[in-house]
Amino acid sequence: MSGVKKQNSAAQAWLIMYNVAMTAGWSFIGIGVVGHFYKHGTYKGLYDQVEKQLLFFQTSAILEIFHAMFGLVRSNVMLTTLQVFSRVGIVWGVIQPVVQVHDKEGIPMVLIAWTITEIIRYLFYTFVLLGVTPKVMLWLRYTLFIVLYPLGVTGELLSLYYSLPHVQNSGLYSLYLPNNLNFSFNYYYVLLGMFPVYVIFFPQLYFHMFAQRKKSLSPPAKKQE
Ligand SMILES: CCCCCCCCCCCCC[C@@H](O)CC(=O)SCCNC(=O)CCNC(=O)[C@H](O)C(C)(C)COP(=O)(O)OP(=O)(O)OC[C@H]1O[C@@H](n2cnc3c(N)ncnc32)[C@H](O)[C@@H]1OP(=O)(O)O
Repeated sequence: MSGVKKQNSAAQAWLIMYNVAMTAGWSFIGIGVVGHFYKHGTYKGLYDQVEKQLLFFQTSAILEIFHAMFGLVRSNVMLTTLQVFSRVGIVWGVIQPVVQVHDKEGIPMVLIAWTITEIIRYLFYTFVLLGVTPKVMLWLRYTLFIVLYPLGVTGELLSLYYSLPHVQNSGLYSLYLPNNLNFSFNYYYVLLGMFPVYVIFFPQLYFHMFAQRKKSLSPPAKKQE
């Protein structure tokens, strides 16, 4: 049975609509990525090609925190929040405002990792809700993360790393003394602080997915005769 907690038909209909829209959105991004490589043979210019769609569909994933919080699905609230905010933070707090990151190698890494993951994940949820779960989808959902998670994290950290000198030089989102509020804030140090945060929390998400994999792909135990 699906992870939708109570079989409330309005919740079920909403989740089907959400998953179908997200599958379509990420497929649109995927087509943009493949089309860009096919046409230009380089990742330069790739971000600008998919920026609007990426901002929209990645931000929409915030709804998943509410799905988990209000019991529409059985996802872990803390892990879902970490997962969603790491990406929303990278997209809105690093990649979008720091144009110098757009043509760096972190971009194709995150786009490939996120796009493949999300097309499969949302398609998988849709199938589960419709009561049909092709074995191949189950296997892909709980196997591809083994390589896509490290690829995505590497791309996210590379993007963070490349943004640092530009954030420091431009004073992006920072407030320096003296000022009327007598308060200072340095965004550069917030971004620096994200590296240890990733080191602490990424293993939790990664090993959680291995536990989910074991639960979902292990054959059911044979009944004792
Ligand atoms: C400002 C604060 C900033 C904090 C920053 C902190 C940074 C920390 C470091 C984080 C590193 C993240 C790196 C990452 O961004 C890189 C990548 O993602 S690369 C790509 C690879 N990624 C993945 O494969 C992960 C994909 N994500 C997930 O799978 C989930 O988000 C995750 C939270 C990891 C898993 O959560 P959980 O196991 O709890 O949930 P499930 O999805 O398995 O679902 C549980 C049950 O609920 C059902 N469900 C869930 N959602 C839906 C839905 N939309 N529709 C229908 N049903 C749904 C699901 O089927 C399960 O059902 P059941 O229990 O019956 O199996």
